[in-house]
Amino acid sequence: MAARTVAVVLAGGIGERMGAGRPKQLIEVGGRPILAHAIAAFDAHPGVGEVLVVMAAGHLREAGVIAAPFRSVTGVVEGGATRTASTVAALRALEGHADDARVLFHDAARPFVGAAVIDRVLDALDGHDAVAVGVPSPDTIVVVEDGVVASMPPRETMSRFQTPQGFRLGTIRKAYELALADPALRATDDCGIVHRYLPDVPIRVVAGSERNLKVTQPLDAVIAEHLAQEDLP
Ligand SMILES: Nc1ccn([C@@H]2O[C@H](COP(=O)(O)OP(=O)(O)OP(=O)(O)O)[C@@H](O)[C@H]2O)c(=O)n1
Ligand SMILES: C[C@](O)(CO)[C@H](O)COP(=O)(O)O
Repeated sequence: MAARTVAVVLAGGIGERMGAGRPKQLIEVGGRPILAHAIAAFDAHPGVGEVLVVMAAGHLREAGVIAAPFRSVTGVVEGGATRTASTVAALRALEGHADDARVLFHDAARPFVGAAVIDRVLDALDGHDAVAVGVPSPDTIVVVEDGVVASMPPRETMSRFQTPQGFRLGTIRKAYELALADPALRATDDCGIVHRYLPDVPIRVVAGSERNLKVTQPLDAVIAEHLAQEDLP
C-alpha cells in the first residue's frame, strides 16, 4: 500500500510586509482568498490524501469557512509566532501518522502552485527523504556584509527556494526534535531545519515555477491578480 500523503498549508503568518490589516492569505485574488487557492491545489491533486491547514491565532473561524468546501481538509489548527512554530504545530497534529508518511509543507501565501510542481516533489520523495523546490535566479546574487560585496557565488549554483517542501514524516520529525533542543534555533523554512540538524540527509531540489510566487508585498498581490486571469506556466 502506498504511504499516506499529507499536505500542510501554512497560513499562520500575519502578513506584516503586506500591511493589509489582516493576514494576506485572506485577501482575494481572482475572486477567492489566497488561502483557498493554495488549499485547492492540493485538494485536487490525486497524490495527496489529506490537507491540514495551520492558521494564525484569531482567524481560525475564517480559515474554517474557507476550508469547509474541500473534501480532503482534515483539520484547521492554530499556528505559532514563527513559521517554524507553525510547522511544529502541524507536526503535533500529525502525531498519529506513521514515520513513512509523506508530508508536504506549503506556504499558503503561494496561491498558484501547479500540479506539475507537486508531481515533481512527490516523485522525488520516492528516492529521497527531503525534497525542495527551486527556481534559477534571473539576477546576480551577491553576499553583502556591512554594505560591501563580500562574495559573488557563481549564479548557476544559486536557486531561489519555493514550496512545497516534501519529507518523509520521520525525517522532519527527527530534524525538529533536534532543532527544538537548540536554544539558537533559527530557520526560514523546513529544508533549512533538515540541512542544519540532519546534515547527512541529502535535500533533492526539483524545478519550481515562476508562477508559484509568494505574495509577500503589495506589488505581489497585483501580480497575483494578473496571474489569476492568465494561464501562463
Ligand atoms: N508564524 C507564521 C509565519 C508564517 N507562516 C506562513 O509561512 C508562509 C511564508 O511566510 P511569509 O510570507 O513570511 O508570511 P507572513 O509571516 O504572514 O508575512 P510577514 O513576514 O510579512 O508578516 C506564509 O504562508 C505564512 O502564513 C506561518 O504559518 N506561521
Ligand atoms: C519557505 C520560503 O517560502 C522559501 O522561499 C521562505 O523561506 C519563506 O520565508 P519568509 O521569511 O517566511 O517570507
